[in-house]
Amino acid sequence: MTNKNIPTLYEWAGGMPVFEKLMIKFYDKVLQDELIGPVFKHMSPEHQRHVAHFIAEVFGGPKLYSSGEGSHAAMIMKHLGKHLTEAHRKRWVELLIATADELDLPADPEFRSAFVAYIEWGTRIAVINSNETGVTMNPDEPMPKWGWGEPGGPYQP
Ligand code: HEM
Repeated sequence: MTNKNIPTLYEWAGGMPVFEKLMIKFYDKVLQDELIGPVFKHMSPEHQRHVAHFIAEVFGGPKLYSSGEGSHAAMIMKHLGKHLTEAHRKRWVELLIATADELDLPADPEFRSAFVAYIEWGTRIAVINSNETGVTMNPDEPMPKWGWGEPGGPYQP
């Protein structure tokens, strides 16, 4: 915890098993989807785990992605030239939120506000980068960090 009184988004969500389950179930849906399934048909067998570790790290979890699996720059590179559209992005977001609901991720306003804000931000960046063929990026660019945003902390009844 960065602040003793305020859990990270990672902790509030329930830790790594929650992120891993979320991504396994999410990509099951993605692969069956007629619009975005084909985009992922060549994805690596580690894809789900890597995306889980990436998002968990952004949300304040352990540095599993950046310490062995990739980096922020490597993640950006994976999207280059994929020519994603707004329709792809919207479906990706819709399926991820549906999966979060099915798996009972925290549904409080504060958590979902932060979660959706990150997903909107990250997916819009993915679409922009996917329509580039090369980006000049510092290979040591730090991983993004996401916090609670304007609500400032978890829901308190
Ligand atoms: C918050 C948003 C996103 C994050 C954090 C994210 C994260 C990642 C990461 C970490 C990888 C590399 C996986 C690995 O190392 O195996 C990756 C690859 C990829 N992502 Fe994303 N992504 C996002 C949005 C999207 C969207 C909206 C799409 C398309 C609708 C997309 C399509 C892809 C594809 C096609 C790959 C390459 C898969 C492969 O061939 O192995 N991503 N993404």
